[in-house]
Amino acid sequence: MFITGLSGSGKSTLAKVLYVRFMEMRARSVSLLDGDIVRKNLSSELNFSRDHRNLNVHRIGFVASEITKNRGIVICAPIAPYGQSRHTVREMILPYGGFIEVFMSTPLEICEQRDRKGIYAKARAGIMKGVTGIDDPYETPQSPELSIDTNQLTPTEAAQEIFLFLEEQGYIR
Ligand SMILES: Nc1ncnc2c1ncn2[C@@H]1O[C@H](COP(=O)(O)OS(=O)(=O)O)[C@@H](OP(=O)(O)O)[C@H]1O
Ligand SMILES: Nc1ncnc2c1ncn2[C@@H]1O[C@H](COP(=O)(O)OP(=O)(O)O)[C@@H](O)[C@H]1O
Repeated sequence: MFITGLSGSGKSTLAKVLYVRFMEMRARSVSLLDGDIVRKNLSSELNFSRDHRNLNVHRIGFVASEITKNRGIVICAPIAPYGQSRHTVREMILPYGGFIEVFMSTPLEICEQRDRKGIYAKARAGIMKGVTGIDDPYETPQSPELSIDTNQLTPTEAAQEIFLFLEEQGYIR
């Protein structure tokens, strides 16, 4: 499961709800590669340039592919702003298992209102450069398996929609 979207779009919140629900199923091991956690533990030397973002996402893809190879469930939740790198991750996973891209389509203005980390305010004030959605690109996914707008759905409803999809596709019973 690869959750992509702007900062504040609800990636971590959804990822955590899914993580708990998968754990409760007690069927397979469950791993969570949240953007912040990966940045701290795996990509601490990287910045937010295009090359470094792509390298960060590639590392996530590699770890996720190893987990998938070993029959684990893995939930990834980086911004992953570039379509090409998301596609690369898809190609890395598919030989070993299913790949589900979830696009958090929460509008930028809502993410900006939330601004839990204050990055949008800093970007608007010109204090911070290269913030995704403001002066750095976010390439909207063209054919994600699912789109979730957290302005319309609570975290529980969003998770429910994903589990319905997994049932329909035969991933879970
Ligand atoms: N310039 C810039 N642009 C966007 N975001 C920034 C930036 N600098 C720091 N942050 C904070 O870093 C979090 C995103 O890191 P990611 O590793 O998920 O990004 S990426 O996939 O490598 O593009 C992201 O956290 P989330 O809010 O959890 O998405 C931001 O709070
Ligand atoms: N479905 C939702 N409905 C309402 N608010 C949400 C929802 N999901 C997340 N939020 C709120 O939005 C903010 C950002 O969520 P977060 O999961 O940290 O986003 P991201 O990981 O994409 O940066 C948090 O304050 C969170 O409580």
